[in-house]
Amino acid sequence: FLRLNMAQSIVDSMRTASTGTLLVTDHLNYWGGKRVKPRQERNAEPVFEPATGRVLCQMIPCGAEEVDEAIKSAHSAYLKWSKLSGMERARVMLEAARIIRERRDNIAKLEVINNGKSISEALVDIDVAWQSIEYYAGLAGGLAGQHVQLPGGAFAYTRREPLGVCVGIGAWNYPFQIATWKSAPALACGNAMVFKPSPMTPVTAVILAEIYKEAGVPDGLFNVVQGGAETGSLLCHHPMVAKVTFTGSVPTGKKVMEMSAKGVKQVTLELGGKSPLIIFKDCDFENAVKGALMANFLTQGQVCCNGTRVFVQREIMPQFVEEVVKRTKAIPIGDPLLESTRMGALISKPQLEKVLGYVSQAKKEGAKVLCGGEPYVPSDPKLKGGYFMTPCILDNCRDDMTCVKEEIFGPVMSILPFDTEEEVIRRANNTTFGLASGVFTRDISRAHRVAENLEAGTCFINNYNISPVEVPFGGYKMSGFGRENGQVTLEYFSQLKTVIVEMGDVESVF
Ligand SMILES: NC(=O)c1ccc[n+]([C@@H]2O[C@H](COP(=O)([O-])OP(=O)(O)OC[C@H]3O[C@@H](n4cnc5c(N)ncnc54)[C@H](O)[C@@H]3O)[C@@H](O)[C@H]2O)c1
Ligand SMILES: C[N+](C)(C)CCCC=O
Repeated sequence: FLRLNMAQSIVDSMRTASTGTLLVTDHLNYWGGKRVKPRQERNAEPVFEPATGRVLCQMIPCGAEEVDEAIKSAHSAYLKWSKLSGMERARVMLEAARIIRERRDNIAKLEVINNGKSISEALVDIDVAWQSIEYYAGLAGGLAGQHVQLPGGAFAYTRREPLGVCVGIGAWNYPFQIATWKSAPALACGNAMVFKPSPMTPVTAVILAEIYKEAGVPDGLFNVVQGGAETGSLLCHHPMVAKVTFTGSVPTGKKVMEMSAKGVKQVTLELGGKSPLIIFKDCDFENAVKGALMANFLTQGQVCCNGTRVFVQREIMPQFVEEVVKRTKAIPIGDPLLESTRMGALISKPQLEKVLGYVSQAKKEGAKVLCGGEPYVPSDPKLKGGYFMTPCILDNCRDDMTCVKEEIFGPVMSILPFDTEEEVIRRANNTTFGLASGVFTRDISRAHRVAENLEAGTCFINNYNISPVEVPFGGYKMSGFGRENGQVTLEYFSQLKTVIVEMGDVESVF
């Protein structure tokens, strides 16, 4: 095994790493500008490499004292960082983006080993990560208030000020990217952050912390505490925390909101989804098929905004089904570090079992499995213990089936026929979720009409699951509130102060 002591440069360490060879032994907590030894080693939990089922490292959750130290470290960095001008902050952030770009291949490799997604996808994730930092660096210098004239020569101005210490809590499907989507706008606005990655993917957030430090942020500006629900709860309750930005499931999101409400902390919730993708008969057929695959099978289907309810207009149903099944069967599954692989391993054994359970339940409720939905054992002996499955397409689906109503978070597409625009919009909106949606049609008026009527934070027209950092991303309904990416996110990481200036005498009523 390659024992990776991450205090070495990851560039050197990752060069020789391959699937099944890495052991991460260095500390995974980071505050005060350095890695911190965990205090409660007896609580260690094994973290598995999804492609092999082998133990990759131990995740040791932080307790109250450690959380407190990390938050105090963040607060002292905040006092320095928030006094810099936007342009000064931007310079440091651009350097962080440059370092990520330079080490892209190795960070992506580490992400693959921890998460199980294919290297072709992880490289895109890392690109999106540095783009996010670059984008918010570009906006940092433009943070400004307003000047307002008042009677008698008096005037007021507003200042856009940071919030203070922000907590980021992440999910396991985009570990590095989530850490940057949260930290980039937070840091651009002058805040500090304590980030808790998912306990299943603890290794890449700490690389981000090291890169920020190397780029020149003050010690403590971006910190990483490891842990699960208990550590997350300590973060949400801490009195020195001004805001919690959370990515995860709806049930956990509700708890985070409840805990944050006790301290009247601001909250951003990026939660789950069960998004509709609507394919009209006048679509560009080739693009619609590609779109349906993109909407369902990235990251082994473990994507919050996936368009898993694929509504297909009845007239084109037979040819759509034939083509989408043919291409799904051809998806290369296997070693996620191989360039040719397009589907890697699911995150964990329980997640694999849960997804396969949804397929069994779908069959019981009358769905027809057109392909996949089975555990998959690659021929490479080192992958025998990995959490692989074949991507699945379900036909004969009805809107009241469990597979159509619940977020499966695995590679399972449900196909549903429809006849009219009015009908499909009603059915598409018949969900408590509202993260994303998509429509394929050549009719430009119909495309915009459908986009207007779908109850979701994003509507993709004639594409699916692209994520430019310049545009806001977030949910309607129970998929959450607040936004990530785009200019508007600066408002979620800052607050407005109004300053009123009198130029004459005080007119007192007393
Ligand atoms: N909308 C988005 O941007 C987005 C992106 C990725 C994933 N997701 C959603 O995330 C879910 C999958 O991720 P997951 O399984 O990691 O979700 P999860 O809700 O189980 O966990 C998310 C995070 O919350 C932490 N956590 C758990 N209990 C907590 C508590 N009581 N207090 C504070 N923190 C707590 C976890 O340790 C983890 O870091 C799916 O529902 C998916 O749709 C949403
Ligand atoms: C980058 N994607 C594909 C838009 C996913 C964003 C995060 C959702 O899980």
